[in-house]
Amino acid sequence: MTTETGHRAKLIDGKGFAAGLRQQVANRVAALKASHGIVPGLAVVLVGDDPASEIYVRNKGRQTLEVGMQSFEHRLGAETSQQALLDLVARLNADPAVHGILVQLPLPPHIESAAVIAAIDPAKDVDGFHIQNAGLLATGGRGLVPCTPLGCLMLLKEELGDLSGLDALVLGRSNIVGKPMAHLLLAENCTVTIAHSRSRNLPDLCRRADILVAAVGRPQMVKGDWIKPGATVIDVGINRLPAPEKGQDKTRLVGDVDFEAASLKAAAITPVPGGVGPMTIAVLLANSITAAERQSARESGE
Ligand SMILES: Nc1nc2c(c(=O)[nH]1)N[C@@H](CN(C=O)c1ccc(C(=O)N[C@@H](CCC(=O)O)C(=O)O)cc1)CN2
Repeated sequence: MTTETGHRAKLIDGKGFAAGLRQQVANRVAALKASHGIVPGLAVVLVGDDPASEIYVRNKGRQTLEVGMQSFEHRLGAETSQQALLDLVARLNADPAVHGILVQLPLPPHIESAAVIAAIDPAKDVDGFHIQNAGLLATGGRGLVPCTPLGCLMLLKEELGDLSGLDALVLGRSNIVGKPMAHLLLAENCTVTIAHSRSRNLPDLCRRADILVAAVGRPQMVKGDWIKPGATVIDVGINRLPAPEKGQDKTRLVGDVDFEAASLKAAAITPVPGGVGPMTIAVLLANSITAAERQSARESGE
């Protein structure tokens, strides 16, 4: 489908960009081994049997090994107590072979995610969710930055170059994506608005945005006529919808943006799948080598 003028947005290739980023990580891993004899290690903890989390954790383990790092996978039953999980985090904090720790979310409902995140050594918090890292991001310090928003920023800078002065709308206010995304865009001198499901005049807010980052978790909520002509659209949503046309019980992935309609207005847009998703794991690997480099520099007094 095209408009009368035949305009269609450029596709932002997150999958391709992520492959390039993983190659850069592999080079940094090799350099750290050569210079300090250190093999960076990433520990990933999965509690329970959520099928999507299972796939993400498996992919994290595989890609960790592919870039030359050590992978430590910890799979715990859904009935694991919060204390048992905190004990494991304490052991990983103390383990010198582990430079990065990630606890896969969501956790089962009886475990308080905030307590678990707070227990992770901020220097090993490669998810960037610890309050110390969140505070550093908010105040312009040098911490570890949440993977998905950092991946979105990388794609935006690759696409647009300097972001100074652009109007950015972040749709969604989660601690994992919306809030850190807003801080990253602010640090790039954008004029940032954070909107959410209770915001009034959402379509009008979106129509003002040169950059629209959609992270609300509602399938195809952002309509085509909400997009400013020529905008850059970053779709963080990963929603699975039934797809009976593909067969019984089959599903398809859609984002938070009506991709077809938005493509007729935007200058550039991330697809789902193949846009932001692959960046999340590539940035996790980048954060892990960054954490290992900083820990090794601190230990050797560099
Ligand atoms: N501790 C964390 N938990 C979760 C995070 C996180 O960053 N840290 N993010 C998400 C899940 N996630 C990684 O953990 C993740 C999501 C999506 C993808 C991805 O590659 N998506 C593909 C489609 C995959 C599919 O077919 O389902 C894409 O969009 O192309 C990677 C990682 C929640 N939990």
